[in-house]
Amino acid sequence: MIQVFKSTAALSKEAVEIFVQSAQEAVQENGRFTVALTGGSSPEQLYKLLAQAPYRELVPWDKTYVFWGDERWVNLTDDRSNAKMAFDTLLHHVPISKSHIFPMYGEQAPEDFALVYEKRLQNHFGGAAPRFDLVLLGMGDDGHTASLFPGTAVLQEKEQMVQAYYLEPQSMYRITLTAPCINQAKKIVFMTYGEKKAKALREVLEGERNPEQYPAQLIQPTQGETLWLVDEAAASLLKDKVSE
Ligand SMILES: O=C1O[C@H](COP(=O)(O)O)[C@@H](O)[C@H](O)[C@H]1O
Repeated sequence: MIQVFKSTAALSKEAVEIFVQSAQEAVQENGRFTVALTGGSSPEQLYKLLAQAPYRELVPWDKTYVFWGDERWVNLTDDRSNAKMAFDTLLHHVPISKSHIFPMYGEQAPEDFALVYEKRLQNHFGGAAPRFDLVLLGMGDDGHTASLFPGTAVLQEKEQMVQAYYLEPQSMYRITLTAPCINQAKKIVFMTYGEKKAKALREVLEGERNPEQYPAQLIQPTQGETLWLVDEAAASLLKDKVSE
């Protein structure tokens, strides 16, 4: 489903309400809430809202477990780190235990850490397939999501849940949940805004199937639901949309 908002503030408010509702429902059903956060600029407002009243008090933080959908392989103090942004805007401001937070970065080589992170997911989900209650995602102007970039081998991955690889055009390692991992989530929410995303959004949602070029097309949950929260600028080239 695609929902179109007049402003990023309205879009972020909807995202925060979905976050709170998912957390409360998951805790009611299973006693805990497991979320994968996204990086980039799109979730910043959402994280800031979540860190404030009234939302801060509505999330059962003591039963919340935070993973990431992807990461730039940089130190956690580096401004390019997706985890740093989430700590600065949200996680340092809410009563969540450090033992519930799993940043995608470690001392090992990135490929070795990907195996460690996969193991961490296995442990968390009791050996079963990782089924996040909520996965938050953004989409780049080029149609990438998480660190699933156009033309990369990770797009073909069918077995591994986590992969690290060197992204030549950015001269850095990336680590990411793979599409098969993300697609097992109960709920997937994309946040996408700005005119620069309009073409990719149209191709991803209404274009021919071409995930090599528009990797966000790979996100099709097996049992869960996908929601696209977009603003009018990003939605300007879409034919089918529901305006809020
Ligand atoms: O590289 C990344 O970019 C995407 C999109 O970022 P945005 O700034 O356009 O919102 C993001 O979803 C991903 O987590 C990040 O690593």
